[in-house]
Amino acid sequence: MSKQGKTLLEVKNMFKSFGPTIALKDVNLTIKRGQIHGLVGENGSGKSTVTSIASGLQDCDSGEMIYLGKAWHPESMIHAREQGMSMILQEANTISDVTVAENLFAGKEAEFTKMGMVSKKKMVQAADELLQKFGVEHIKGGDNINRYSFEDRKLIEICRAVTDETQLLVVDETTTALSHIGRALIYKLINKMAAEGKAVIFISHDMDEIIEVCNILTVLRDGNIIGTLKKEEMDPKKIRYMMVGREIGEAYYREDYDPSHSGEVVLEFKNASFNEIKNFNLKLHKGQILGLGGLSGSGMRDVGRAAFGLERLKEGSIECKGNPIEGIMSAIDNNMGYISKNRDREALIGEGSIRDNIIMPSIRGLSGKMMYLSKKASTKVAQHQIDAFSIKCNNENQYVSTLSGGNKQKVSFAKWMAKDSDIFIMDCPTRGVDIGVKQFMYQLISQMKADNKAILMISEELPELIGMCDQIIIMKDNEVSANITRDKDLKQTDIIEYII
Ligand SMILES: Nc1ncnc2c1ncn2[C@@H]1O[C@H](COP(=O)(O)OP(=O)(O)OP(=O)(O)O)[C@@H](O)[C@H]1O
Repeated sequence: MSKQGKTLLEVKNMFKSFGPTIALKDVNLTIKRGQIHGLVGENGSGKSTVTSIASGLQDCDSGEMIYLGKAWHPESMIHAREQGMSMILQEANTISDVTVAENLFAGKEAEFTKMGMVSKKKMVQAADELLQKFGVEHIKGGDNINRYSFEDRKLIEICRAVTDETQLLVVDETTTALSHIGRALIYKLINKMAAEGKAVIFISHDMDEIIEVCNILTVLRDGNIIGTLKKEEMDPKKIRYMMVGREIGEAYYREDYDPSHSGEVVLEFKNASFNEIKNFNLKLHKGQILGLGGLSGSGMRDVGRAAFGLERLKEGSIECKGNPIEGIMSAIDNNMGYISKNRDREALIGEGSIRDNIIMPSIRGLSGKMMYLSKKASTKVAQHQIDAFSIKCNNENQYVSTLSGGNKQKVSFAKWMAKDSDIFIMDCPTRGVDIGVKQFMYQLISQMKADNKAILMISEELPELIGMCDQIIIMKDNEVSANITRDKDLKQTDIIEYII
């Protein structure tokens, strides 16, 4: 008899608080076999909390869970994984400074141990086989994980999380962290799981993706379940309304099609060679939004890092208003800001307060000549950004590590707004933020252009590039493959051929 449609996980009357924050209020959720069950809601609505409780990362305050027909009290994520329930976290979850194989088999070393000795050779061999099975041959089991990008590390996490025994997989806002190849891989994987009578909980802020991928959808708002929609009921307007509790306009991006800007160059790459990129030239002007698109490994991300002084130049130069960029300090001194895609490792101090993170780039300015940092002044700056970005928190003293993923991204964006930089390097600026805040960020970027600021926007999201940029440079295999000017008739299909 087919297993499809049978209940796999039931969450009943679940409550969870963190101090004064009530993250879940009487949540009830049923996941059935064959479902790719979407979970949507604004940043901080409780999506990660409910799924991480089910997957053994933390406990609930009260409530009941039934998994595979039995009461479910996972002791840890490893225990849950052994019982067939795995979660791919929104944040990076690999161990640095060890091999890919050691990451893949963390906690399973006994499988490769003989006479008390772990056979690294066997572990690497098994890792390579596992990676091959998932179709990610470019990652090697014996390599140190540090040499792999953020996107590749996410692929490693997927290979670690999913086994033949996995019955329920939670994918928490993972697709925006993945390259195109990674996305294709995960879509294939989850469709296969659903077809085999397993189930997936899929969390994403990309409405088109959710509607395309999921066959059922539950909406959360402020820790409450608002409703569940079948595939035929999934209308973007309706979903947005359920998420936010009010009508939200569809106008996201710039409405003008005028690509003009000042002739003044503020950032210039002159025959710059770094990493795998050779003789790279680029000019960013005042009042310009310049897009950099391509696949994740195309080199576009390296250009952003080099612009902010994070890559060592082998040849040529990078200049900001005529001054050489030779490291992060020279970038900051030239009033540049950088929103990294890798927010946990490069953008935020988790064990720092929201206030400390927000004022970090502005400390010199706030301290004044006396080098005295007034708490009152820094709190005012932080509070202004918390309000502007609707950062969901108790107050400005809350540690960033305790914020939801999207709210962390808002802090990462807001700290450069607080400094009032002139030049912004934005790598995936809207990663993980909900539709309302995305809309706000795009308005802010448009306003920056109007204020004659310069923006280098790096993104794999073609609609975002088409919607916002004056000029789009496409990169492929570490070279420029196209240079496209803003036009109202520009479509994704006009660009894709230059990407792949
Ligand atoms: N360890 C913690 N300490 C304090 N508050 C927390 C902690 N973990 C989560 N929260 C709070 O619980 C609420 C729900 O967070 P959760 O991560 O579940 O949201 P989410 O819907 O997954 O959001 P996002 O879309 O941004 O990922 C948020 O207000 C968050 O700040």
